[in-house]
Amino acid sequence: MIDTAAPRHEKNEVFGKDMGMDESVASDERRPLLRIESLKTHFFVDDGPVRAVDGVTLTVPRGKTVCIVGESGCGKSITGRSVMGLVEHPGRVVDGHIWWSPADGDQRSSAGGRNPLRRSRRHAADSDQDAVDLAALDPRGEALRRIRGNEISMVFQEPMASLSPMYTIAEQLIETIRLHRRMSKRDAYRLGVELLTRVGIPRAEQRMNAYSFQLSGGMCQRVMIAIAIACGPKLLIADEPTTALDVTTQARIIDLLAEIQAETDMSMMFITHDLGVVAQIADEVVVMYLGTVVEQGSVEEIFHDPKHPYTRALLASIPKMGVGARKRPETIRGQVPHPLNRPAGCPFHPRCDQAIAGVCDTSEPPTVELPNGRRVRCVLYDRELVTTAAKGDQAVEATSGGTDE
Ligand SMILES: Nc1ncnc2c1ncn2[C@@H]1O[C@H](COP(=O)(O)OP(=O)(O)OP(=O)(O)O)[C@@H](O)[C@H]1O
Repeated sequence: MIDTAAPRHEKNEVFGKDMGMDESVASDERRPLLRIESLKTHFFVDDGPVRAVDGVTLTVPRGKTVCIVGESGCGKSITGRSVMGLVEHPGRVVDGHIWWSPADGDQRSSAGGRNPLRRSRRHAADSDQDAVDLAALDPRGEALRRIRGNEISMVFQEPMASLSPMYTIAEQLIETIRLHRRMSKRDAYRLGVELLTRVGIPRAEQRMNAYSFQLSGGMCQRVMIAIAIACGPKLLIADEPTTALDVTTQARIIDLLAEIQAETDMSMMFITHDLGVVAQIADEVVVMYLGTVVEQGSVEEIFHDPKHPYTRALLASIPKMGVGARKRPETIRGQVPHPLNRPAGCPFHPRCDQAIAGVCDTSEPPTVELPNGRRVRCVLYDRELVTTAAKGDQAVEATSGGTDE
């Protein structure tokens, strides 16, 4: 349960500039580590293309944790997998860009890696020249393979399934370390023990000889985290990393990830259903609905001044502490439609209490940039469209009034 009873900021009518989905995001003083722009990842099944990710634009700043939230089937995992080049057949990235800008003054080669347990130095200004569009790379090619595991790692939901039962933890750790770093087996073993100790595994040397089935789910996830941070990635994508674990273990793993994040300055893209976890670890929050981003803002903004009706509905659906705690949480009416049955206009309009007939059910919503670089994909924040819709309503009222008389 999380405390969402804190007073919301006075809601002011902030209308901003329509950025459009194809325009680049707000220019940051420091270029973001990752900038996903109008990304589309579709699955080509017999019934037609499943538009799992359908124009996602989001940014992950350096050294920050960005949580991606949304109901099941909104495209969170496929967004993460697209970044890693791990979308399975029959899916593929069909459009958009995934700009990866690792250079930040702490220049290092993809092959070399850095000490994963040491804080990175971040001084020099970024240069645009070395941004790589991951979406343009062959998912099975050498270039993306080098970046994957070396600069970007991913931790998945099922730690048991991610580890091989055929090899010891040592073998799997050493293999990963040596795949990306030039190191003797002995040194890789030492680093492996160091990493297991770092992720809180007691008697690490002994555990090196264990097989995954001899460890608990929580221990396996710690091992997966050790493997993921082995090469000192700049970005860790964690896809529901605690869902399969009991509550106490969940909390420990979340604490561990937050600690590592703070220590090493890596960025984290954290995919979760759990808004309690979001409140705990997020710097920024990306809210996804049916393959699109409906809102991105700082964690404070999203929790205390949510703009999009879907974000508000998600927040209203979590149990509250303090004032209002006795009120039952509201459920969001209806369900997320399957991407094959995507509604026309705004995908959320059939479930939205503020939908404007003739607007939200017919045209794609604009992405509007609000002050502080906040982005919301909703017609309610587009002054021109709302005014036009209101005039249309008056015209309809006037016409129907005349007919009645
Ligand atoms: N292999 C596949 N073939 C066809 N459709 C797929 C495939 N994998 C995912 N999808 C579809 O893509 C959409 C987005 O899936 P995704 O797993 O990204 O959702 P999610 O938001 O991560 O949900 P959850 O929280 O349940 O993991 C879903 O409608 C899903 O059915």
